[in-house]
Amino acid sequence: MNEVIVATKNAGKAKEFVQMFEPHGIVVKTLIDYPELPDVEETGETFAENALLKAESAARLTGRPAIADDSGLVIDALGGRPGVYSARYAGLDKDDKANNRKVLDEMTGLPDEKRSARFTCVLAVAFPDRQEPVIVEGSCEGRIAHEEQGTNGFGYDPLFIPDGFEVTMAQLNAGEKNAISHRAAALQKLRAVLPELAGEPK
Ligand SMILES: O=P(O)(O)OP(=O)(O)OP(=O)(O)OC[C@H]1O[C@@H](n2cnc3c(O)ncnc32)[C@H](O)[C@@H]1O
Ligand SMILES: [Mg+2]
Repeated sequence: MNEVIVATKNAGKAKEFVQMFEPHGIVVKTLIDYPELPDVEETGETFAENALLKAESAARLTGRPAIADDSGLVIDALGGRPGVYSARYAGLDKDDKANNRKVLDEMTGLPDEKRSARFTCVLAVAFPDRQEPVIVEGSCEGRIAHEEQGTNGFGYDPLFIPDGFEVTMAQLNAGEKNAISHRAAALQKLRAVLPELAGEPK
């Protein structure tokens, strides 16, 4: 069985990795399957630093290659915020509702042309031996809606209108999101190392 470890505890991300790997016959294990592994403090100042911290910790503790995802929403009018702090923007870690409300409050009154934003995803692959880690990045351009719309996806999806669409990411179905998302774009760049990653579990 081909299997990869994705070092995330975010159920929304986990679901998308399963959807993207499944057609290739690759089974995804996440940290939700390894509840005994300790939390990694995301002390980095960039997506890449945090992705690497998470991937290296998982590879070390499982003894297997691991992928980690550090991602977020970068809003031009807010000087790039919430950025690396996307998960904890409103203070309480992982409160999607509060995060979305804070973004909308901060952007009150801004017209569409001043609401440009992008989702960014950095994927890091770390290996348990001395092999150098691999880091790739994908992004998805769009703009911030004036109110939350849609219930699919997770996080900031109800606020994000991808370029070329008039609906939010949360109004797209899984297949539509995975065709254009920052996560899919980054994963596409990892194709070269996938055979190494999805080896037989030892
Ligand atoms: O660190 P892990 O365990 O992977 O889970 P996390 O939720 O803490 O993940 P991050 O540290 O990478 O924080 C990213 C945040 O950015 C947001 N985000 C990332 N990708 C997103 C997407 O596809 N759609 C909507 N919001 C997204 C969402 O709020 C996430 O909590
Ligand atoms: Mg996190």
